Amino acid sequence: MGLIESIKEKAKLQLRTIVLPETEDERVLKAAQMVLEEKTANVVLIGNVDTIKADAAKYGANIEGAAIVDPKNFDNIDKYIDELVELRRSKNLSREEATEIMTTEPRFFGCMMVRLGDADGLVAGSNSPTADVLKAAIQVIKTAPGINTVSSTFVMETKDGKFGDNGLILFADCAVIPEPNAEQLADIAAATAATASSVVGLEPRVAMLSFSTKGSAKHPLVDKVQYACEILDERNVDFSFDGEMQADAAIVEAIGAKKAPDSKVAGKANVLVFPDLQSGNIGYKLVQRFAGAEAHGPIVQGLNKPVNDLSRGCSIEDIANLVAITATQIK
Ligand SMILES: CC(C)(COP(=O)(O)OP(=O)(O)OC[C@H]1O[C@@H](n2cnc3c(N)ncnc32)[C@H](O)[C@@H]1OP(=O)(O)O)[C@@H](O)C(=O)NCCC(=O)NCCS
Ligand SMILES: CC(=O)OP(=O)(O)O
Repeated sequence: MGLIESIKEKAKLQLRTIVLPETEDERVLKAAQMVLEEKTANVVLIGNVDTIKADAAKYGANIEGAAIVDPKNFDNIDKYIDELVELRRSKNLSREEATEIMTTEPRFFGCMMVRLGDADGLVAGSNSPTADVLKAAIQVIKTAPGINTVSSTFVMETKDGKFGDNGLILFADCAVIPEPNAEQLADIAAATAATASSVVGLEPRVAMLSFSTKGSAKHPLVDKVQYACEILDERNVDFSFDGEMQADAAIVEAIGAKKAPDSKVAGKANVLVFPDLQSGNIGYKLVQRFAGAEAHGPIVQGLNKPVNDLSRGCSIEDIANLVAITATQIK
């Protein structure tokens, strides 16, 4: 059974409730139909009931069985507004501003449903930039206890099975932190190792990527990755990691053996931590497009409850897959 099939089997058993706020997007309504047919989750669609039903009919999407919640006609809206005012008290958010956000910004409303337990998770981003989804998630859901850093990972499913574990390899961070410092890089490594194990079922071997392998180049950017490795060492983490290393040393056995002969990770990494968002985001898109790899995600890590983002270039299937992944992240 492939990765997504096994995640869907798990999701079916749990039957969680997932919010899809971007109902103006044809792909979202068609993905809702797919999720309902596959029975991987209950679906909540946010927006005006008549508009959603008319759009679904226009696009030929059967959304029977989905709950539709209209923030402009919602019994508990005062509770949601009060909660947002409280959450943003330090930013002096007024009740009027909170009302405007809750009734006009479905991603914020959907995150509040998740925060207050009216739904289990949320998937958005097919029709909005990642930053808009993340801001709603970070402001409303917040980080999990003891976690400082929200980050993300893509599970890359490459075609020929040569890299990672039978072709499965996680890339991080490709969506959240533009210029992570060394502490944040260490946090990204730890969060992605946890995702590799809990969502994908891999025993993580984490490579901290750079343009240098074990001191082959000298530069402050290399120092940062080395420092991140020292932090992981100090934290005494319970997963294998090594760095700094170049991408070829991380994933090609012969090159890993040549450039980092004593490494337990070089040549067989199944988690790649990129040094910044430029390299991470560009890297995953190149592998996706040049190598025809499936890119599942970005799976957001570090939030108190699961909210996952999509690339705006996503397919209907990508949305349905991420709904299943989100459902299985719920504790
Ligand atoms: C993630 C992102 C939206 C956060 O931006 P921001 O302006 O800091 O967001 P907010 O002001 O809403 O942040 C709310 C709070 O969360 C904190 N925060 C921001 N990013 C965080 C992170 N990664 N982890 C934990 N907390 C974070 C902020 O410091 C802020 O704290 P405060 O309320 O105590 O001041 C921003 O870093 C971003 O745009 N990232 C790139 C997204 C992107 O374009 N990706 C490329 C395509 S996938
Ligand atoms: C993750 C990502 O790159 O998202 P988008 O393509 O929507 O910017």
